[in-house]
Amino acid sequence: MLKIADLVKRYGTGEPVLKNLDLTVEGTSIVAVIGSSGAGKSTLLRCINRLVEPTSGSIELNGVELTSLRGKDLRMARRRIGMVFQGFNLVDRLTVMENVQSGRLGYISTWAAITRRYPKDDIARAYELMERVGIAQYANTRADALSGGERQRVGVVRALMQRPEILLADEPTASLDPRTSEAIMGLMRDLAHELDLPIIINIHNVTEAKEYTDRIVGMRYGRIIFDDAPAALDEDAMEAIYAGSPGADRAAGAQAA
Ligand SMILES: Nc1ncnc2c1ncn2[C@@H]1O[C@H](COP(=O)(O)OP(=O)(O)OP(=O)(O)O)[C@@H](O)[C@H]1O
Repeated sequence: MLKIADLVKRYGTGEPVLKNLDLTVEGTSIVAVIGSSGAGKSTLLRCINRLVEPTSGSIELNGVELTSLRGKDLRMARRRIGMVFQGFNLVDRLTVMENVQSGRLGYISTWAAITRRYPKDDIARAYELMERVGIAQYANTRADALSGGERQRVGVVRALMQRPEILLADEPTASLDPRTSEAIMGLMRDLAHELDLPIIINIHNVTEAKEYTDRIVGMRYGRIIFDDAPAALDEDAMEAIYAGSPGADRAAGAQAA
């Protein structure tokens, strides 16, 4: 369980970007975080894996307080948090298998990684996951030869190789065409349920958020102002989340699509 309580993030001396935010994600659920540009969605995700230092408050993952961890303890905790990125963050000149195995860095010795002598179990697990997401045939192909959708599947498998306790996805479909985007969202939803894995997705496309997630968290000016099932995201809720903001047109466009 992820339990965030009273989380505040202030960059420098400015206004807080996250304002006393509370959020609990339990069990197997895929949660979309929506909101206009600047609402604080990325900051929230980055506070969870400590890419951004929270100013105050608590973030607990399965009983471990993450905000106070340093050094080795922080590195260990980060392994338990998988990340999927908008730009995939693959190493282009490496093969799919090598990229996927980089999810095990920190678990295996540096020597094993450099010489690509991956443990048998890791290879078996990689094939299992690559088969599951439909990229096993590309195991020995360079990452830069793949399409966007295939590259994001590599990104997902790499994150799953960590055997994470939670998966955070920061606009994972924003660089993809609509059909591929839907396929990746469907895949993540299915994986959340199959692997018993909570997933938090920062997403601009409200239509996809409604279709592929179990719960929608709407942010505005650093606060959560909506937290409910997708079906409850009606026009009033959309207005409250987006009215008058630069994200309004984009979200409305996505809804109409
Ligand atoms: N490193 C930083 N230093 C200073 N201010 C920052 C930094 N990162 C983000 N901010 C500010 O914090 C606020 C929230 O940004 P954040 O990226 O979390 O919003 P967001 O909801 O993810 O937006 P978007 O949808 O555009 O990605 C914005 O006003 C942004 O300018």
